[in-house]
Amino acid sequence: MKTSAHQAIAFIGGGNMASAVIGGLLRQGLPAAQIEVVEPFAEARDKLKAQFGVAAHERAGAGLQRAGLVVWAVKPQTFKDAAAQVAGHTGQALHLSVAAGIRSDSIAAWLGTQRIVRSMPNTPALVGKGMTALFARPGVSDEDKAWVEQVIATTGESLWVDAETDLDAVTALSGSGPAYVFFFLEAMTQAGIEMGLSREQAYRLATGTFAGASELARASQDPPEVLRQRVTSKGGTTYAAITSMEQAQVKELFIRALHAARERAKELGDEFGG
Ligand SMILES: NC(=O)C1=CN([C@@H]2O[C@H](COP(=O)(O)OP(=O)(O)OC[C@H]3O[C@@H](n4cnc5c(N)ncnc54)[C@H](O)[C@@H]3O)[C@@H](O)[C@H]2O)C=CC1
Ligand SMILES: O=C(O)[C@@H]1CCC=N1
Repeated sequence: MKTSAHQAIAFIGGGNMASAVIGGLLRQGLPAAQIEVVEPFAEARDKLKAQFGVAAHERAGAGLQRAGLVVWAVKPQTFKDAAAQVAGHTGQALHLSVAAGIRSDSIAAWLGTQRIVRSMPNTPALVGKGMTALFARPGVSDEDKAWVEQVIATTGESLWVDAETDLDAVTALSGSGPAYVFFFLEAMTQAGIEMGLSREQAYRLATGTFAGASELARASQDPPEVLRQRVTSKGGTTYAAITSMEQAQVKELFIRALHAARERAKELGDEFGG
């Protein structure tokens, strides 16, 4: 990654998402000495030190002053408390939140700055295949936006949304999305086992099918329903399976599930953003 005057990066919260971003930054050549983490749990701190060789502190201290970017990777429920502990310790940093639901208005009020980008990543970031949506508060400079893009690029792809409320939809779709894929993987693997395959065989076939179908969809100009039709021979096996799913209204239920996730994202903002 390119050198930059404000390259030191601090993470508030050192769990799953922080680890995904830290891993990406180190893979791209950011020195571990340029990263520090505030993480209250000793076990999590030990893991960060062992896995990444980064400094991890129990609480915010003077070291945070040198961070040009502060990444907020705490749970929505703990953001406000964490902000109260950290606010006085950061300098004129740019702030990047990955928390679901918590609105930038709340973050701005807690931190006393407008220099905030909100994001919604997902866990494939751990293997450099993340999808992240970004929203910048008015007043965030193009330079800051470019810096955030550069940081997030170490974990996969990103796109900007213009309306902050769209982040709730993004959370429901791609933030939570890997869990839906894993849910289908569980079901396909179980079905394979029930039909006589070994767990290993079934899981390998299921994961390879997801990866291959996703690649095909991305490479193709055709919409997914056309790709699906190409698999569905008349009177064949796919037809039997899709008919069974249509009768059970699987698609409608699935869409409803995403609406529930979006509602929950809104609620998180209301409950924990005050
Ligand atoms: N896990 C996922 O798939 C995704 C999570 N997110 C968001 O990322 C955020 C973090 O989620 P995860 O990394 O999964 O959670 P996590 O539980 O793995 O990590 C959160 C960390 O924050 C630490 N923490 C608690 N209080 C703190 C404080 N006062 N100061 C500093 N650190 C504190 C916890 O000890 C924990 O290690 C959440 O807001 C979530 O909405 C966003 C996209 C995807
Ligand atoms: O379930 C959650 O609330 C977080 C946000 C997106 C994925 N995990």
